[in-house]
Amino acid sequence: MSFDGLDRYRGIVDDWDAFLDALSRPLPRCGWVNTLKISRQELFARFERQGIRIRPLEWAENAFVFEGPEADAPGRLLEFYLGYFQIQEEAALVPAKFVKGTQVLDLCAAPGNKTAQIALGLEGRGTVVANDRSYQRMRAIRNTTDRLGLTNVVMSHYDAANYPSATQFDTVVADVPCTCEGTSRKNPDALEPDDPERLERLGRTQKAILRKACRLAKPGGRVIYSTCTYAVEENERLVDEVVRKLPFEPIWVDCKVPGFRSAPGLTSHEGQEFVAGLSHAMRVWPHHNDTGGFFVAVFDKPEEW
Ligand SMILES: C[S@@+](CC[C@H](N)C(=O)[O-])C[C@H]1O[C@@H](n2cnc3c(N)ncnc32)[C@H](O)[C@@H]1O
Repeated sequence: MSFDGLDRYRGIVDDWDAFLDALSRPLPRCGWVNTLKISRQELFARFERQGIRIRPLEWAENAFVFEGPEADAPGRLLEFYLGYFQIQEEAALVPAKFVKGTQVLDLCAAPGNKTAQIALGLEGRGTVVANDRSYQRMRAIRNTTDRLGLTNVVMSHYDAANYPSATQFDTVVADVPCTCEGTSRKNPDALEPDDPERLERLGRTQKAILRKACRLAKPGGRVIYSTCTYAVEENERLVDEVVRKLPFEPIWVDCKVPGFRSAPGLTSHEGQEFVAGLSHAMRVWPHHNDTGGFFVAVFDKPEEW
């Protein structure tokens, strides 16, 4: 696999050799226990009886990594069909940690992994509105929530940038479409160069979605922006551009998660200064925790706004 396209990150990765080394290895497969249907102890005991080796994750409650051959296709296990666990990339578990309140809007929700994780975290209270622009991909959300038995998820089908402003939410999640470079350990095509026009369109979409997320958060509510790419244009530079034009001063939430290694968001790049609050954002490089690449920025809207 060629990593030439990643050269532009040499200046911002903390350990270039470890980064490339991690990218050359297959991605470990991670899952979490659906405690609505089975306890962690019972599921782990079922796995043990069948010789399925897993390693519980210290930092994320009820999450685990497959260590044996099942890692190739955990979705074929009976326990998956029974809704006893959900498969989700380890780094992608982070945004749900920052959800607050019980009314949550997930603007770009398909296939529904973060929606499901958030809905379970609400313990049956509240509502997660799972929105996606792709009708086709929305079916995957319904399959996931049905299989897991989640009853606090409703779905909507809008372009997130034009989401109706009638209701505001405690937390709005903008897990935007991106170039997905950080998923290359699972999907090597993610490192193929993108056509500049598509990148431009993508940037416009990401900005419009983040702006809308800021409008849809209640006063005192929270916005969570995430991508699975390393690209500064889709991460810090984009967030910087949007927050500078907000009619309120964002209250930044520190994204460090105990037990999960990460780097702070960049506050400058190639001579451009970004808002200082971005140091509270989180960059996850694949060698940090043997995961994919990820970016999360979280901020609150002031109460009086
Ligand atoms: C990164 S994926 C979301 C993954 C999902 N949050 C999860 O954890 O399973 C991005 C999603 O954004 C959707 N999308 C792209 N453009 C959109 C738009 N303008 N409005 C709403 N959804 C959009 C895509 O269909 C895709 O499902």
